[in-house]
Amino acid sequence: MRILTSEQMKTVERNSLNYSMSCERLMENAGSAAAAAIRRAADVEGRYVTIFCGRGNNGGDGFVAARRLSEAGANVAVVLTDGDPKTPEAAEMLRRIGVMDIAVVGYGDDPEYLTERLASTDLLVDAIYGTGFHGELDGRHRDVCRLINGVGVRVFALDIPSGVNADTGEADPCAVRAGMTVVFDSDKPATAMPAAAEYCGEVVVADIGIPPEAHEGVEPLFTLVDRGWVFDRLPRRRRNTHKGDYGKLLNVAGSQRYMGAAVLSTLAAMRSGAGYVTLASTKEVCRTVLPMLPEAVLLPLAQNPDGSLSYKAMDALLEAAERSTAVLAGNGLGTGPDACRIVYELVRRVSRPLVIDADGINALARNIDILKDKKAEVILTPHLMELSRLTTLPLEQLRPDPLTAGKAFAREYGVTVVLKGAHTLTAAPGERVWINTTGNAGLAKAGSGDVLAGLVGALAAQGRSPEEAAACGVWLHGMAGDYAAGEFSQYAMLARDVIDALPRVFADNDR
Ligand SMILES: NC(=O)C1=CN([C@@H]2O[C@H](COP(=O)(O)OP(=O)(O)OC[C@H]3O[C@@H](n4cnc5c(N)ncnc54)[C@H](O)[C@@H]3O)[C@@H](O)[C@H]2O)[C@H](O)CC1
Ligand SMILES: [K+]
Repeated sequence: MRILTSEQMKTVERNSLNYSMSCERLMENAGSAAAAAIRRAADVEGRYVTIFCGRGNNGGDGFVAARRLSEAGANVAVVLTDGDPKTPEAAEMLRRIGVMDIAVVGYGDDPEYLTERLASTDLLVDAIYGTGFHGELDGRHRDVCRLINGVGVRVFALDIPSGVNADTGEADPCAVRAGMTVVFDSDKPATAMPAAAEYCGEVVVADIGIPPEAHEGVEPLFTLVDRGWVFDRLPRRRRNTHKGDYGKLLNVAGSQRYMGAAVLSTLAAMRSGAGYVTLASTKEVCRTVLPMLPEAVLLPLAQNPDGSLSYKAMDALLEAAERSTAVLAGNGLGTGPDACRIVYELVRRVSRPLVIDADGINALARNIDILKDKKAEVILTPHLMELSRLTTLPLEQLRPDPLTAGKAFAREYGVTVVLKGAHTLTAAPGERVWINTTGNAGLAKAGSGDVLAGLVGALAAQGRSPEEAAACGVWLHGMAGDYAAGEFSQYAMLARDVIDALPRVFADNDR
């Protein structure tokens, strides 16, 4: 699947003009391809089709689709949501339907006609906004979109449902909810995000005749992470190798209050191929969890009276870190002053890839500039609340669009950020983003993040790049979560069931 941003689509469109393509031809192709896709999905002959068209090129595609559907025997009406087209190509396409038996009305010009028309409409086409949309719908278009969503017939969206930002997936609360979205040439980031299915419905990619050469040099910034992508990147197990060949993960985790986090993250790492996993924690945690982690190396260290790891352990931690191939820090560490100082020192001094989760993220949020002193590659795995602490942006702003803030954070601090949520996105410092396709709401439970952190840490320890460790870890975690939900239900599944499902996920890798 090729995913292109709106900016990249513009580049590809521009490039195609060098290959005897014209904007008008592309619009003709797009509208025709949309009409063909609609005809494959629904019988249009003799049916009433109402097409809502905006002023931009998306509206132009809508005019072409109107002509094609009319030629196919549909009774077509076009509603101009915002007056006359503002691009010459769209204006030309509107002119071409003038000679046909197609009613064209302005939204608001004749409310009675529109009410009657919608009452007899069999299917709707949304050609109001395409990739040019950003921000919020204005009052008028909120009304239009509400009207469309309220008709109760199948809605076909052209390129992207109106009200959805193609690059971020952010959806206006009133955005069009389509049964099918016909995307032109390539998926857009938003149409590839699983959570956007609520707005996009089924997504169909239509070829609009952009020559392959026009895509040259346009490297997709978004990658859909699926089974094939992950299994291609998992570390190979070769004959004549030993445990030292598969990495050593140092897991700095746990405190008296949060022993489970240390157990879950260590177990998940051990189930993910790492040659050695060392749990560095307080003496008490190590003594208690020993029976649960017979395969782990335990590094019992000094503790504070409150049962958290003491800063006195710092030298031992740094030594152990240098003997490792990756370090994971933060799960169940607590948020006291020593825990924070330990995290800062690890960031400043560790030269191995460093995965920071949970309390490690909370520590960073209090002293974010420490990230500028990092010595190694850093992967952060925040959920929305942690992202809010890291960026100091309010939750209400992040919820509809965590990606923009996550990308900006990754860029500013030069770190890989795993944005945990309904569909987890991984953003790397260089603008690239990985969209995950696995997982379910049963993973929204305590302990789940510890499992993910262990997985990502283990893959980093085995030499995967930060973004591959993160994106593969997220997919494996989601897949194991899907198995666990299948067996135990989303209600009853626990984080440990996710770990228990990991062997089956890896066993599916027949390569
Ligand atoms: N790129 C291609 O290869 C092709 C694209 N086609 C179609 O064109 C649209 C993109 O068209 P564009 O004219 O750039 O924008 P839109 O039609 O999506 O938007 C119209 C207009 O609306 C303005 N706008 C944006 N946000 C808002 C807002 N919140 N409120 C009010 N107005 C807003 C914006 O400035 C735009 O000018 C693409 O999706 C395809 O459908 C071609 O036809 C085929 C080739
Ligand atoms: K649209």
